[in-house]
Amino acid sequence: MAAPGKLTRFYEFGKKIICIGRNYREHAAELGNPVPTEPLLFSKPTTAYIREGQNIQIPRGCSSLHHEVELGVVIGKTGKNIHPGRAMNHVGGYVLALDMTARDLQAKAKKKGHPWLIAKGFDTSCPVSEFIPLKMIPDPNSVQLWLKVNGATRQDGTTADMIFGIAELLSYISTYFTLEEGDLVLTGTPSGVGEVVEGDVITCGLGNLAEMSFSVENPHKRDRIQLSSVD
Ligand SMILES: O=C([O-])CC(=O)C(=O)O
Ligand SMILES: [Mg+2]
Repeated sequence: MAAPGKLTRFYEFGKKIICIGRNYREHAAELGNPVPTEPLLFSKPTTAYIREGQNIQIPRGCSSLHHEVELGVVIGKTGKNIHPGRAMNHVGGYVLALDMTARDLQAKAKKKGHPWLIAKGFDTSCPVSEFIPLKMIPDPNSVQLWLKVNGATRQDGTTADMIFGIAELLSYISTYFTLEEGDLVLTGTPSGVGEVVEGDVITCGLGNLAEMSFSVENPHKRDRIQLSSVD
């Protein structure tokens, strides 16, 4: 097992993805959701990961795909029941991440009290940047997160506005799920989430430390044409 801080430039992704919802007051408010009193957790399958060069694919049945830019924390040391005071020792580095969300499918699931798995975990729903070593982000609780769609700013926030900080989140998560080396924790999105459509280009960044771009495509267009030709 790599000691925390020993992870280097290159990092092999592929471990589990735990996500935090509603960790910024303004984002909870913009979707009409209550501010949580304890962290709200959900997960994405590992097949959700994509890297630059691959496209975000609108999932079947989704007509409102939303962008959410987030700071991703990469676990560098396995732990269970991690004390908040020691939680930062388990951080191996960071990534810039997108928590792509089929907002209409999520709304339907919420109404029925069903899980968000499809809305949050479809293939390509977790674009990630290159690995960002620990030393590049001395204070992860105070970094700028920004996102543009076709060059126009949509999100511009700071991790200083997180309701639950990174140490508290890792401690909370690890009481239920062993955090393993290589796992990724998405820490929630600031306000400004919104829709993207086929052909849009999302560019986002972590201050000027990291930047990445992804195009949006609709692989189900042909299905729609075939369906409508049957009508
Ligand atoms: O708005 C949501 O779907 C919850 C979430 O993922 C976030 O707050 O980052
Ligand atoms: Mg999110």
